[in-house]
Amino acid sequence: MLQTKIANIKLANCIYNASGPACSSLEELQALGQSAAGAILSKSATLAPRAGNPAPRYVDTPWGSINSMGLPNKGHAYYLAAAKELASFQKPYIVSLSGMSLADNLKMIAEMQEEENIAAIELNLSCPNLPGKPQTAYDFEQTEKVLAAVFAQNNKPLGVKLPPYFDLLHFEQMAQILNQFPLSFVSCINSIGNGLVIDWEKEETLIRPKDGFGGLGGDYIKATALANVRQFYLLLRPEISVVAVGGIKSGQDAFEHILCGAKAVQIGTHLMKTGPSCFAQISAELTAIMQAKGYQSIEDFRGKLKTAA
Ligand SMILES: O=C(O)c1[nH]c(=O)[nH]c(=O)c1I
Repeated sequence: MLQTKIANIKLANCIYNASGPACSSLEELQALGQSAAGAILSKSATLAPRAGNPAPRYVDTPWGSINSMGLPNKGHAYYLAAAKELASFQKPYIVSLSGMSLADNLKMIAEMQEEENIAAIELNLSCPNLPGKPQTAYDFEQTEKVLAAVFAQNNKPLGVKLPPYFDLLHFEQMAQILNQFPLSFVSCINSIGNGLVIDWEKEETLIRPKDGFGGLGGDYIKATALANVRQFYLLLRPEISVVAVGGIKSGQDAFEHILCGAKAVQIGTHLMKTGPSCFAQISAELTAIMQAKGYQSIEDFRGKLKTAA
């Protein structure tokens, strides 16, 4: 009912975790393996381990979350080694990479090539929380340079994690670049960067890094996520799958993203708030909606959003 394919990667369930929340340690990755999630996606890795930004750096709010983690992770070798430990769950294991430089990304990608238990690489071009570093995917020239270098050496299924775009010309410019490369997927969207959430009683910011500026997730970003999924679904070659992430906490939210064209959906903030049982929750709700509407598979309605008459 909920099975799907991202490029030639089969998922028994189109719902899995977003990179970032609850996917940094082997224990967290194993918990995802034991859950109903259709795949396991790691926290974005850098060449060497990183401690990240000072806390408080992640806070849940009534409408979602704000974070400025600063790319804390156990280093790429850890996530490469985890592949063998996770194989027994028999679901695709995808490694997210967010190198501090193009050279680092190329080195990490090269080391991942031989590991057959890594189904795909999700190259993160959109971390908003590294002080002094812009989000790569807001620099179109740099993005093209990175993808050209990556695909000169990569033979594994590879997709990119994109930031939200807000200007129709930007969607077209980005799609024109992405369509030049043998990408397996794009994941839309990363958090909306540099939001600001305030505790008005204490008269201070919720998080500490960057004077309180951080990436927004959850309800705050669902409408923007839907728009980005829809735009890239319409503009990219059909061989490039669109994976939806942003504001999904119910079967209805997942249904809406698939209606916009998503081949799979990722859960971030809601996973942080409710734990890995969220995959069974959202799967059951999505299945119920599909049954009520007479759909047997997600392909029966995927991308078929109509414009109001
Ligand atoms: O601060 C983070 O670690 C972080 N936080 C986000 O919201 N998105 C990202 O891609 C990353 I790498």
